[in-house]
Amino acid sequence: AEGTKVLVAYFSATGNTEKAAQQVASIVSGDLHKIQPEKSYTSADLNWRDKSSRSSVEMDDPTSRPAFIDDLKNLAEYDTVYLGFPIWWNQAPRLINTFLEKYDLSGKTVIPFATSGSSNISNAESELRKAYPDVNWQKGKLMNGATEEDIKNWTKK
Ligand SMILES: Cc1cc2nc3c(=O)[nH]c(=O)nc-3n(C[C@H](O)[C@H](O)[C@H](O)COP(=O)(O)O)c2cc1C
Repeated sequence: AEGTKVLVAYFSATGNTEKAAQQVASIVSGDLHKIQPEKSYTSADLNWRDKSSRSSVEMDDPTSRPAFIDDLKNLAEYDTVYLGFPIWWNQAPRLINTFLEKYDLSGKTVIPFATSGSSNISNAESELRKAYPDVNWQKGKLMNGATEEDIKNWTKK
């Protein structure tokens, strides 16, 4: 039926957000969807110390929209979407913008979650709210070290 299922969509370059997404999906009985770039990120691409690395160049350009594999099916069936990503330069990776501009999540409940080295999710969250105001954004969560108990408490609200 229309809008009865929960989707857990995530991007993860090095596996941390993927683990968190798997935990969330199992707790909320959601369908997991991996957001995959057309060209996966190599460790050289992810080197934030290198100003000319792919991730640096993308994050330095707010209009960058790296291509992704457009294979999400049946979006209409989902009313609630958990959206996971790593924090890059205190923001969501540009690939998340590509995703949000390809799939219309207007009116759906979207709950962001992230993993990071230490940054919190608030800047990434507020940037997404500003850029996509028609989405029904709910408070997000940084999942660094989150236990099953933490996630259960968070997803209840
Ligand atoms: C290009 C790049 C930029 C990053 N920027 C930040 C940052 O601003 N703050 C932070 O705490 N961690 C930062 N990190 C660390 C990642 O957020 C962290 O390792 C995350 O858990 C990676 O998730 P993943 O394994 O799902 O890709 C950055 C990592 C990369 C590769």
